Amino acid sequence: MAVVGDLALMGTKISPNKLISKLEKRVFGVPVSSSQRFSFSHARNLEVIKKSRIAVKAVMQVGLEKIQSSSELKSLKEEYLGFDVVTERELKENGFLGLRKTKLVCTIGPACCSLDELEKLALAGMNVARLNMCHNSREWHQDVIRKIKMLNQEKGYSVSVMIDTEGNQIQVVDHGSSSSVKAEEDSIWYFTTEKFEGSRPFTIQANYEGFSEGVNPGDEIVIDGGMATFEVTERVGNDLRCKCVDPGLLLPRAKLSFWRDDKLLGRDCDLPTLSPKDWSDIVFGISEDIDFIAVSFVKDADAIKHLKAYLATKSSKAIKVLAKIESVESLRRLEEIVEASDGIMIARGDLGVEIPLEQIPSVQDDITYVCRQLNKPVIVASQLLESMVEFPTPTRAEVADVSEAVRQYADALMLSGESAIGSYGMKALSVLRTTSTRMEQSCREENRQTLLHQRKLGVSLPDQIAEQICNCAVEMADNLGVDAIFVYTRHGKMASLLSRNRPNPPIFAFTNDNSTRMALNLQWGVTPLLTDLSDDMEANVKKTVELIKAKGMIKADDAILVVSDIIPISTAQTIFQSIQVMTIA
Ligand SMILES: Nc1ncnc2c1ncn2[C@@H]1O[C@H](COP(=O)(O)OP(=O)(O)O)[C@@H](O)[C@H]1O
Ligand SMILES: C=C(OP(=O)(O)O)C(=O)O
Ligand SMILES: [K+]
Ligand SMILES: [Mg+2]
Repeated sequence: MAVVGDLALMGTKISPNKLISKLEKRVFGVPVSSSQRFSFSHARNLEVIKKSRIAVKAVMQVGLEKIQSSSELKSLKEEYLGFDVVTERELKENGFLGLRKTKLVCTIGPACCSLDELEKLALAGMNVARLNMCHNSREWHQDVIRKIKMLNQEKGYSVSVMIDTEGNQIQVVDHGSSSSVKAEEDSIWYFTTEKFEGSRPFTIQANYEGFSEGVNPGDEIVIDGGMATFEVTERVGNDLRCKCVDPGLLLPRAKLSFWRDDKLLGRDCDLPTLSPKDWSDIVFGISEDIDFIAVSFVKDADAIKHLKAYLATKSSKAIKVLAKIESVESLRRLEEIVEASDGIMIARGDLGVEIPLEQIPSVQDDITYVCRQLNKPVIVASQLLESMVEFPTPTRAEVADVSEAVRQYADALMLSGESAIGSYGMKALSVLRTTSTRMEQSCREENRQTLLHQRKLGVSLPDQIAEQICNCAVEMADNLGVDAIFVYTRHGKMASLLSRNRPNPPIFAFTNDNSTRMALNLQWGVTPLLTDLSDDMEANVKKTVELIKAKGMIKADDAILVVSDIIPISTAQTIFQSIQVMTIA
């Protein structure tokens, strides 16, 4: 119990449990989570403790006796401004305009799961860590999540955690070997649902009994969107005998699609979007205090609505639900899915199995457009820098693909195998960072955001006002060339409406809700900051400006545009929604 040891040195005598319960009551005002308890009691030295969260900071600065005076506690809490170490450093080095707008998601796998590697990714700009529940054990995932939480709490990072469900993927086959197998032209292969150990020559195991339903001789099986193609020559019960008509490679867990007369065969299966394993992973995720759930193979809005309703009853914090667009069905129902979810992932890996590859760029364009219209963050995922799984530099085409996603104003870019199993994960992350920063600069110079035409979203009058204020605020901010936009937001709505307009200056979103802060990590151009907010808007502005000024981040003559809509808790008070421009004295 190192913290307690240090406190003892400072002359305070208190047991760890008493200390934590005092912190709970007096500092956080909410129960301390088990991982916070863990980091308090395992913080090794004073420096670490000083960098960690407000509670410990408070204890170290004034000692426990003084904390008992509530006015001091109050002022300490008010002085706290939740900058994460990476943003603070970036700001000091590059100034307001140098802050990267495009957010970065990294898939965590065996190549980057040590505390050290995770910290390196965090330092290099990872905003969200993604855990793909298709792979590895529950214990492994728990260990990674706890390490990330520990880095956030002890070392001042702010990395959100996303789990990605396995889903009911009916179209996966395996040839039993851990490496790839070549399929030669005219070779005869057998696709079976029979379960057996190891591999049999020319035999491929399908993961789902009904995989061949509705498939006839003459139909084609396309592997991984074109790695190899087979023609079905005969049905044998549920199994299929096939001839290779386009030779190529079969990878482990290859994905397949069925085609007839150059059209994809619809695979109407009645399996639910969320399998029993997915539900158990979700329960696990809630207990580990994760921030996002990405739902694989979404078919319509129902599964998303169902999950959101479930989360509302099971979790006190607002876990955000992202729908992965990776099937033809999800494309058909794009708008209703976007509307129902808290964000979208364009999962180009599986999408490329279901639609011809040449359609992916325009589909990506359509999805990012719909997401911005409906004000939902969007992640562009899969194969952004695929060659970097093996090689230390990307191809020119990959850099062009990343740049195009940034030019489309996607909120976030995602690494998959590049970070999870690749030898050059850190380098891949740095390519994303430098490429997006460069393209963001060109977009500012071209002033591309003026081309955006926003659909009206608000229904109630306060919502309409909020939306109009944010649209106008961004226009003003760009025309005036202000240095930063400040927004005060409890649930992140105003911050996202500002982000939707893709302003030139960075958006600092002050919130008193940690789940809002972690959710905003996915939103383009937003730097979320956790701080205490009161109903007194003037006081909030004054306090945050003073604090940022004290950190040397703003200086005299800097101009700041301030947007607020703190709806007072008491309904008797007037709703206060405003734009102000202030020049720092
Ligand atoms: N938690 C993990 N444990 C082991 N390997 C993983 C893990 N996450 C991802 N990988 C590896 O990284 C590759 C790329 O990740 P991803 O794109 O998320 O999965 P997939 O290829 O299954 O769609 C996977 O094929 C898998 O080999
Ligand atoms: C991101 C994707 O999903 P997964 O990696 O889970 O297949 C994808 O298909 O592109
Ligand atoms: K998945
Ligand atoms: Mg997928």
